[in-house]
Amino acid sequence: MTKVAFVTGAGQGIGEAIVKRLADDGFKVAVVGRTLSKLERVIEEINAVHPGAALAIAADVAKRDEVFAGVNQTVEHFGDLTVLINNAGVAPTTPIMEVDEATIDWTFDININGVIWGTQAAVNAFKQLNHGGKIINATSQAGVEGNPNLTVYGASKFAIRGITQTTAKELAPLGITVNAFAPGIVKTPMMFDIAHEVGQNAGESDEWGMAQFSEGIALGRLSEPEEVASGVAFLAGADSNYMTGQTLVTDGGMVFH
Ligand SMILES: NC(=O)C1=CN([C@@H]2O[C@H](COP(=O)(O)OP(=O)(O)OC[C@H]3O[C@@H](n4cnc5c(N)ncnc54)[C@H](O)[C@@H]3O)[C@@H](O)[C@H]2O)C=CC1
Ligand SMILES: CC(=O)C(C)=O
Repeated sequence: MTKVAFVTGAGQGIGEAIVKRLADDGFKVAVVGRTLSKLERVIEEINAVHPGAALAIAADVAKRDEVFAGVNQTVEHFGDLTVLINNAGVAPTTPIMEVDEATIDWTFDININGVIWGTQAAVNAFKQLNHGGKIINATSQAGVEGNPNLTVYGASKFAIRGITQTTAKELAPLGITVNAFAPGIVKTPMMFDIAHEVGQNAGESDEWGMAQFSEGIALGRLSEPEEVASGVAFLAGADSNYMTGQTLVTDGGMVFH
């Protein structure tokens, strides 16, 4: 069977590291995001090493039709789909008294609805292709333990663990596994933006902002995107075939349960 993965939010950060790692592992990869120019840079870099392995697909995960169209395009292009990774997300900083409806709607549309549309599109494709598959969702350490000032984001990431558990049980009879990955603090544009905002709000520097998030990491350093991609590669590969409904926490020891 050809290994084909559809990865959202793959134009930078963790998604970019995931598609590069999966291409190295022999996958064909649909590199999905909203901004075609960012996706094209990533696919050029992958195709230079693995000719024809990467395809750029512009889609907004908050829009169900665009996600379904992207998955259909992937199957038409590569002839299969075996793994769908709901990685795209946004992370507003929201002290509780500043939470408003627009921020909740925007965040939930992408972080929660986007995962549901991705899940539906994957199930639809797996059924048409007459085989099971793997669905992998991005949660966060902030979806395992509450983080101050991340009420909206944290709520969306706790929801992802719930969706992962419910869909794992619902989809198991179809031969589909559903798991999640929960990174800690990863050096990506998302985290640099959050650190900047936290620093500004406190009248401090970006470095100070990042240090607030770095505290309490047992391994004493931030995560590289490639370290998250290693965990995702395990979830996408055959070694995790007897695993479903689980969250793989790659947070350097921030959270112990
Ligand atoms: N960076 C970190 O420390 C952590 C990140 N995560 C999660 O990992 C995932 C990836 O995060 P990063 O790579 O750090 O973020 P990032 O912001 O660097 O990259 C995310 C990508 O998703 C894209 N995206 C956002 N909304 C989209 C939409 N509606 N449709 C399609 N694409 C969209 C963005 O344009 C961007 O290219 C997210 O779900 C995030 O919540 C979880 C824990 C920690
Ligand atoms: C962005 C994120 O997931 C954090 C701070 O845990």
